[in-house]
Amino acid sequence: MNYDFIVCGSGPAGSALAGRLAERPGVSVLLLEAGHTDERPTVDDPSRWVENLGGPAVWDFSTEPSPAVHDRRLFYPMGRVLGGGGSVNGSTWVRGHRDDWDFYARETGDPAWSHKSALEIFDRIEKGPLRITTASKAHPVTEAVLAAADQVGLPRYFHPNGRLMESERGAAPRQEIIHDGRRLSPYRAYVGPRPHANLTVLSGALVLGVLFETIGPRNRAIGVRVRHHGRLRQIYASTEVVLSLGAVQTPKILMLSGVGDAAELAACSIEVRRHLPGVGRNLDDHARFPLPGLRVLGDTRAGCFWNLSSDEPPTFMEVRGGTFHIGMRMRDTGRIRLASADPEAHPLIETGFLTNPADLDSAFRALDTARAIGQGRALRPYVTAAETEQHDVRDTVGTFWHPCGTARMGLDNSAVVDSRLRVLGCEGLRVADASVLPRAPVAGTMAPSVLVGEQAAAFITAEHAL
Ligand SMILES: Cc1cc2nc3c(=O)[nH]c(=O)nc-3n(C[C@H](O)[C@H](O)[C@H](O)COP(=O)(O)OP(=O)(O)OC[C@H]3O[C@@H](n4cnc5c(N)ncnc54)[C@H](O)[C@@H]3O)c2cc1C
Repeated sequence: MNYDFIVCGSGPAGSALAGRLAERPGVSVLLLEAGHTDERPTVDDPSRWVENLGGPAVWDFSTEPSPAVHDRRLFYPMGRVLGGGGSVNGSTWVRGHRDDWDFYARETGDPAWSHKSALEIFDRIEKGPLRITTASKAHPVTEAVLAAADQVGLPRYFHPNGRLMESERGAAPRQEIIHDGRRLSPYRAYVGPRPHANLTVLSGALVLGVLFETIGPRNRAIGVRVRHHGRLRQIYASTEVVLSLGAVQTPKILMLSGVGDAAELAACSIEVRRHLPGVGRNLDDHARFPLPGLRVLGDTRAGCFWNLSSDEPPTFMEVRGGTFHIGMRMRDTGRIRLASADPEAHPLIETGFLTNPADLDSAFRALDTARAIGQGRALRPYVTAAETEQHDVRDTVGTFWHPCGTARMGLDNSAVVDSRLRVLGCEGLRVADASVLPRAPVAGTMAPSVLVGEQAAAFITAEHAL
């Protein structure tokens, strides 16, 4: 089988890329996905997203034990279904802060990643294929959170994606990928149940590695090895292979294909094609800290943000399942490593959560702010005291499921892709997903991932004059 382009992974980035490429007439695109159908009630109904965790629509990863989290293994689920994380996530749409985008532009030396450029692309995305809705302000508990946040100095905005993402702090009703009460995932929006005739979607197809041909000193990606319905297959791409497997599995497949740190590959008896020591490093995720002692009666659709442009780690807060949850970028990053050369083996995940003592202090300060909001006058009718056991954040920290940065763009020795998302030293191979972001944005990572997919489509279209 031969296609012009093979896109591996149908998450927000892969779907945006495959959908856009297939708009070009005469271009054949194959979208590969290990997971299966997204026609599931827990995907359709955005309020049931938590039910996906631990079920068949997610990869049930867990992290390596670390003394910083009292040697616990943190549950680290990622979407494994058509649509990837966009099918199982909490639906919130946050574009990222002005400083995030300008940081990416500085790191890459490419204005294509600037805030100004990102705003133009988001405007295009949000006018269709995606439709973003703003949660109703008439919702009483949402209104109470916004009022309580205002009382502690977080001014109220109409939604989180305008001026708030150019400010230091604020609160707003959430924006979400929900249309007529149903989840409109990036997969559904860009690929849909009836994709373009030149786009083939193969679900249940586990990508095992990238196939290369060697021409003198050059490596050129020519296809992928796949396990589909128990059968091993090789599928070829005449123009490019793109990895959009998410920030946990894109580095894993790169390493299995011989692209990574030479010493680590050798330790797993993998032949080195290209020494790129940055593959799998720089895992940047938001740690999640539940606030003990307070329970919210009823759901709320507000988001609170602070330290968006300061020396303290940027912080956001949401109420999920009656609990206030803080999300915070950490000062230290983690990494993804191979457990072995077996493509079916889960990778080893080290998060770096709370390994830097300054992050512990920041977490306490953030919990104090969250508590002040929770105890605000406006929230009194909706908040009750909950039993508090002795509380140690090292026992309760988890992931907010926003891994980024493990195949990052950049100009230095630890960069994995250039600013046009081409894997360094490998022809015909790009990465387009959350792995390329040099650091986690201030809050959710779905919107930035869709933007990465759009960027990849624009770069590829221009480069190959499609
Ligand atoms: C539980 C949860 C809640 C979240 N909530 C939010 C939220 O409310 N708002 C927000 O902004 N962000 C949220 N996120 C994060 C957001 O969903 C991700 O940042 C986003 O999905 C990343 O997109 P991606 O394209 O990089 O990769 P992914 O979405 O991870 O997609 C990668 C795809 O590749 C497939 N794949 C991986 N390996 C292979 C292989 N070897 N072969 C074939 N296919 C493979 C996977 O099955 C998956 O479908 C959440 C994530 C999770 C898991």
